[in-house]
Order: sequence, then C-alpha cells, then structure tokens
Amino acid sequence: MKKVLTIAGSDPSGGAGIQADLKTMTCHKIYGMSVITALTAQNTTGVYGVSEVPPEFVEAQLDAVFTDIYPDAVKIGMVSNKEIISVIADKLIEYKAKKIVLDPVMVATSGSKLCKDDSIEMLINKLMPLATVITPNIQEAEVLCGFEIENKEDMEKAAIKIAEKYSGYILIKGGHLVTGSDDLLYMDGDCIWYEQERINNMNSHGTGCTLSSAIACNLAEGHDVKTSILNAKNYITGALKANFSIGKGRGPLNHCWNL
Ligand SMILES: Nc1ncnc2c1ncn2[C@@H]1O[C@H](COP(=O)(O)OP(=O)(O)O)[C@@H](O)[C@H]1O
Ligand SMILES: Cc1ncc(COP(=O)(O)O)c(N)n1
Repeated sequence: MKKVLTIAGSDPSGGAGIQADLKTMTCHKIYGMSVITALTAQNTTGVYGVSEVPPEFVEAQLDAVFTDIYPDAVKIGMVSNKEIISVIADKLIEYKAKKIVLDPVMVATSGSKLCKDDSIEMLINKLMPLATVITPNIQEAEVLCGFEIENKEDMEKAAIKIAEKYSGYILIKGGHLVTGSDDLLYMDGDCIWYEQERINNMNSHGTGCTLSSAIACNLAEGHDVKTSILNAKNYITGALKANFSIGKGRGPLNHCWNL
C-alpha cells in the first residue's frame, strides 16, 4: 500500500482540511498520515476560531512520521504562519521529501482567512520551490500573480506570471469562475485545460483539499502529473455529482462515491 502524508489544518466538521484529506486517501486505498498545523473550530456555516500548533510541535510530528513511515507523496494545505512554514520547508528538505502537492490555502469557501498576510512571502520563497505542483484557486492565484482573474484568458496570463517565480507545475482551479469549472495546468509554456461543466451543487466545502489530496494519491501510485490531475479531476467531479447534502451551510462532498 502506498503512503501519503497531509500537512494541514483540522476541520472538526469533517468536510475540509486533514479530515477531507484522510477520507480521500482511504477512498483511494492509500495509507494516510497527518501532521496537524492548526485546529480550527468550523463547520459548514463558517470558521469560528483558529488555534495554531506551536512550530516546535509541527516539527516533532514531522520527525515522528518521516523517521518511521516514509511517505510516497506529501500534500500541504493550511499553513497559517511564517514559523510553521519555515519548519515544514526545513524538514521536507532534511528528509528529502518527494512528490509534494502544495495547496496554497489562504481563505475558506466561507470567506474566513486561513493564513496570515505576512506569511505569503515565506510561502512563495521557501515552500513553493519544493513543490512538484501548486494548486491555487482563482483568489489565491490573484494573490500570487498580483492582478484580477475574470476568465480563462486571465488564468493563462496568471500562470505565466506565477511561473516567473516558480518552475514546477501550476494548476489554477476554475471552481470559482461563473462560466464553468475548467482547471488550467501550466508548465514550461504549455497550457493543458481540464474541462468540466459546472455542476449545480452548492455543497463544495473542501473541494480544494480533496482535489490536492487526490493528486498526491495518484502521484504516490506512480502516475505522472498530467494523469494524476486528470484522475483527481474525475474523482472530484464524481464527489460533487453525488449530490450529498448535510449541514446547515455549504456542505461537504461525498468522498466515498467511488467505492
Ligand atoms: N460547481 C462545480 N462543478 C464542477 N467542478 C467544480 C465545482 N466547484 C469546484 N469544482 C472543482 O473542484 C476543484 C476545486 O476547485 P475550487 O473550488 O476552485 O478550489 P478551492 O476549494 O481551493 O476554492 C477544481 O477542480 C474545480 O474545478
Ligand atoms: C482546515 C481547513 N483547511 C482548508 C480549508 C479550505 O477549504 P475550502 O476552501 O474548500 O473551504 C478549510 N476550510 N479548512
């Protein structure tokens, strides 16, 4: 069985963060492991509190995992401050971690901030260079490229701009565009579009977490980046089409739809 590690925040309501990642891994028949960076008090209606894990304890968790069960791929989600980002980058370098998927989580679907403004520079300079693929949504891509994105043409321009600072694969997710849900993969001047009609389902809490974990699972299985993204996109589409509906707000996906 392949092993995947998620480094992310906890969502006690089970739709996003660590919980979404572990469910995704289990539904891919992958052995999932988790290093928790922050506790959140959130549910389908919003984020009501955040308690960051001390950086030394993020470090201790990373040591515990890497010295015992070496992951075949790593997914990184919510990393809310500079100290935590720095410790993660140092440890990933020390343990020579491979196949790293970085979801630069900045804001929750509900609108709450999940990372401090002054940590973005550190994320770009220390963590992004280690990633095989980064998976910003539209809003996060706007922060990384410095201009507004309104359509697919803007997404291509944004990817080219982000590529000035980052040489790995860039997947800009189109889930927040009104026209469709097409995602753009950019690398070395090549654009690949993963096209998907918009599914009429407001229960999209945790889509970004789930997609990046599914990509990590596919990379761990030995698929290349393009195939991994195609498979992950099919998985997320199925999970949205399953039309699961729980909670009083923007509900989670049905992670088990494929079983
Ligand atoms: N309504 C939808 N219909 C189809 N695909 C969607 C929909 N909403 C999101 N997705 C897909 O889910 C994945 C996560 O995208 P997005 O919601 O933009 O990320 P995030 O959760 O980070 O904000 C992407 O592959 C996106 O295209
Ligand atoms: C702990 C944690 N990590 C990530 C997200 C983003 O997920 P989404 O944008 O789908 O709400 C979240 N809400 N909570």
